[in-house]
Amino acid sequence: MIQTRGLSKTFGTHQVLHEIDLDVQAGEIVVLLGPSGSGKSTLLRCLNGLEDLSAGSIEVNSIEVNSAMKLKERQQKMLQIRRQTGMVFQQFNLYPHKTALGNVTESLRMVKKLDATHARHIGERVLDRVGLLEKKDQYPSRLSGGQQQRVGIARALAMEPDIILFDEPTSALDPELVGEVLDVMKSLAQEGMTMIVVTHEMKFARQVANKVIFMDEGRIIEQSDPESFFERPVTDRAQRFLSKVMDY
Ligand SMILES: Nc1ncnc2c1ncn2[C@@H]1O[C@H](COP(=O)(O)OP(=O)(O)OP(=O)(O)O)[C@@H](O)[C@H]1O
Repeated sequence: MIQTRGLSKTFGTHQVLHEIDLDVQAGEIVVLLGPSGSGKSTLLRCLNGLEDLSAGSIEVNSIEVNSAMKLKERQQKMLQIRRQTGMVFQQFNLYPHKTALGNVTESLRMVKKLDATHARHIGERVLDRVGLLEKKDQYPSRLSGGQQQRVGIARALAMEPDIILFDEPTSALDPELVGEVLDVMKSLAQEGMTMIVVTHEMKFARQVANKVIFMDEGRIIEQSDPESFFERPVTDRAQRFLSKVMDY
C-alpha cells in the first residue's frame, strides 16, 4: 500500500531524511516516534506529495514517484498520490471565514468538482461521523480546539482517502480536549483505515498501533510491535527517548 525505498530528502545542504525504507500495509496503524527534528513531519509530507523527494522512490497504491523521473512527471504523480492520502495537521489549518461544513466541502467542490448538493451530502455524513453534525454551520472561531481538529479529520475523510496521515494532531490542544480527538482516531483505526500517526501520546501509540517506527537524525533506527518497543527497546537512542518521555 505504501512502500518507500531509499527515500532521501535534502534541504539545501542539510540532509533531513536518509534512505528511508518503509512498508505500510492496508489497515495498518503505524505510529512514528522520535526526537524533535528527527524528520517525522518531513517524511509525512513526502508521503503526501507535499514535499518533493531528493532520492529514492515512493509508491502509494501502485502510483510510483522516483527521483529518476523528470520534474513534471514527478509533480503529476505527487498530485495523484495526494488524492489517495488525507492529511491532518497539528494546527488544524481550517479556513476561518468558512463554516465547518464549508471547510469540509471545499475540496469536494474545488478538486472533485462535485455540485453543491452532492458535496453537502458527503460533508454532513463525515461531520456526523466525527460527532459534529449539529455544529456544521459554526465558524472555526466558535468551536473548541478539539472540535476544530475533528472538523480537520472530517475534511480529510470527505475526500475518501485510502490512507490518512496525522502530524501531531493533538499537540496544540488543551489536555482535556485530547481524548475526543484520539477517540475519533481510534474508531477510524477499528474500522480498518490505514493510518500513519506522528504523536507524543504514548498510551495511544501503545494501545492502537500495529507498528511503532522510531526515527533519529533522519533515519529509521528501530521498528517493531508496540509491546516490544515500549518494553524492550533495542537501541540506546530509543531507550533514552523512552526514559525521557515516560517519566512525565
Ligand atoms: N522547509 C524546510 N527547509 C529547511 N529545513 C527544513 C524544512 N522543513 C524541515 N526542515 C528541517 O528538517 C529537520 C527535520 O524536521 P521535521 O519537522 O521533519 O522534524 P520532526 O521530527 O517532525 O520534528 P518535531 O517533532 O519538532 O516536529 C529539522 O532540522 C528542520 O529544521
